[in-house]
Amino acid sequence: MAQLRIALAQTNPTVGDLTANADRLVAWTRDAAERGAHLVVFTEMFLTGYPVEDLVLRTSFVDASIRTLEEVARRLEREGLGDLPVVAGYVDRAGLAPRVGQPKGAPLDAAALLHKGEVVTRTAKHHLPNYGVFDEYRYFVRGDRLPIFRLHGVDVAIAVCEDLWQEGGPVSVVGQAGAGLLVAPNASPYEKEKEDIRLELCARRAREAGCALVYVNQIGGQDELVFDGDSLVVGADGELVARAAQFREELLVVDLDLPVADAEPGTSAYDPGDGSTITVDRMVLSGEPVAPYTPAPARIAERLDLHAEVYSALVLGVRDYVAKNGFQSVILGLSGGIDSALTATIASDAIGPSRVHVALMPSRYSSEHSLADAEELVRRQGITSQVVPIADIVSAYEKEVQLSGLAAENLQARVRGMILMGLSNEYGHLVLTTGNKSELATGYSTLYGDSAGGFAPIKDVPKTMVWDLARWRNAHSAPHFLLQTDRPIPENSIVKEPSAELRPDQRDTDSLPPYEVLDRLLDDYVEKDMGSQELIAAGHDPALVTRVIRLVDLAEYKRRQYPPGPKITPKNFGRDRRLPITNRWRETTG
Ligand SMILES: Nc1ncnc2c1ncn2[C@@H]1O[C@H](COP(=O)(O)OP(=O)(O)OC[C@H]2O[C@@H]([n+]3cccc(C(=O)O)c3)[C@H](O)[C@@H]2O)[C@@H](O)[C@H]1O
Ligand SMILES: Nc1ncnc2c1ncn2[C@@H]1O[C@H](COP(=O)(O)OP(=O)(O)OP(=O)(O)O)[C@@H](O)[C@H]1O
Ligand SMILES: NC(=O)CC[C@H](N)C(=O)O
Repeated sequence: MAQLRIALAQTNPTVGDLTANADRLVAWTRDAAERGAHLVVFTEMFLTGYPVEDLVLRTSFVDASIRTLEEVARRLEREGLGDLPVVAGYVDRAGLAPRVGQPKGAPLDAAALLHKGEVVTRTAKHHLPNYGVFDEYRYFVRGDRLPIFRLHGVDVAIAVCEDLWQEGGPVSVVGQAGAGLLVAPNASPYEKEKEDIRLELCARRAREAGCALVYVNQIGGQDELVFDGDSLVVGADGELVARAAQFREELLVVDLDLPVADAEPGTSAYDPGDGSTITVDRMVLSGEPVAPYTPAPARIAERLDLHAEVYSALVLGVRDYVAKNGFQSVILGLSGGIDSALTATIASDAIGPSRVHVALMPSRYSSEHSLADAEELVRRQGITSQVVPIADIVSAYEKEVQLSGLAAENLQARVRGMILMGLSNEYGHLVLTTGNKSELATGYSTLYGDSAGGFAPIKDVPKTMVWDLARWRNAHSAPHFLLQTDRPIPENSIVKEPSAELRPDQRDTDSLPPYEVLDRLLDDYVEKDMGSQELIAAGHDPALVTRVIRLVDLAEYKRRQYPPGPKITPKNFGRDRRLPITNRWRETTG
């Protein structure tokens, strides 16, 4: 057996900022060198960030990615780090045999090995995910190689993200080819409880390949996606050896005892049994095992529970959206209700309470307790508030344009939206939109009113979970939350009955079923895609099924105009669920 110390660079790239990502690669490689690592593994498409969407269709972007890779290899050498091999993801271009219909030189979701100032080998993802939030048939052609490089006597194979998730392809030939270690750069977005699936998957692949597996995932927010890290190492028996934190950057360094290899370098073709051919390229960086040393104890970071991980995802999603889009501050309307209270708290935890601004905008229908509850939250969190009564603005409008009923109710929400956008224009705050997933599903929000804004932190959180998260946050904190206040959310905002307060004594239950009932139905219809007969068979009230399906289907136009927000469920309103707006299909008639 031979020892190797591997550094897993679980870090946070920025999409499109190739220079900053390259700087980060060099800085983290330096850290890894200082910690005595023999190999550093970065994440999928680390140099470009992930996902880059249609940027890969730009020749200039792909050229820049390839150039940056070559430059960073030379820079590592210049800065005295060239002896430490680095595996990192980037975008490349196919030279040969692109898929039928794709022009020659189509983009590749690639990974390379850098050593001594050179790009030693390049490979690319074979299985292209094309479901859920992924669109990779649109962007990439598949790779068909499995590079294996000998490092201090150990044969190390490289495969990219989705190649672990599918049968066949490069990962399925690792066993036949006989590698001692498989390293996998990933960009795997968060959804609740996904890390259990990842560990199981990595354990299975390690056992199949008969070698240890290093799984490195990025962290950070990118528009509607949040990456949670959760990088891990499993042994050839599938047992967990080391695991990094969730939602935080970490250079995880792990010592492994791995089999010494003796296969000859060269190229050979393997049949993964899925109709493709995988070319295995073997090369030698160094044949000699390292001198024996005392391994450092492996770290296995503690797992977060469901509410801790969802809340952390929302905090990271907001923090990175604000930072990566160049905002210094945010603003939102604080009503005294639970949605805006939770949104304000997430914002305070993400960017610090001194950068969170709220407008309290009572109308003629606002209850006294609403204002009092909003003021209490402001006091507890130390955020900046401003009271802007809207009754006179609404009256002035109504003097010129007569509105009644729902139109008049919506006017209040629109006046508030206009005030928030005005304050955003004046002071440069990002407007946070406060709607939850149950409201988005049913269209229970006013277009250009409370749905106005730039980023919607809780849009993928069902209302029942909004309450759970508020209770959880009042009982827990974490070092990476920037708000250090006990019980930041007034209890009254959590326990009171929800109301839009657009007319006297209005209650959400006037228009919607109780949220416990609604959320169960929405979960089955939206996330599980059940048809109306299945929903009824599952025990949902038939009249309610008809009514709720109608609400959901009709609200597609509103969702399309809603701001983006962090995905936390297996199916968010966004990239996960793409329906036509103009659409006569009705589940109930099908
Ligand atoms: N297919 C389509 N494509 C594009 N636009 C379409 C459209 N169908 C209607 N529209 C437009 O949408 C308008 C109707 O939408 P909209 O103006 O939003 O109004 P609407 O959906 O009729 O009313 C808003 C609903 O949200 C509730 N609400 C409001 C505010 C806050 C809360 C809360 O508790 O959070 C709840 C309120 O009680 C009411 O039930 C139509 O007048 C039309 O202009
Ligand atoms: N009086 C108010 N002052 C400031 N903002 C308000 C006020 N009323 C409503 N808003 C804004 O409009 C959003 C929708 O409010 P509304 O009260 O209608 O619905 P909600 O879903 O019950 O939200 P919340 O639980 O935050 O009250 C609020 O989250 C808030 O951002
Ligand atoms: N970037 C990828 O290939 C990600 C796909 C993979 N199934 C995941 O979510 O982890």
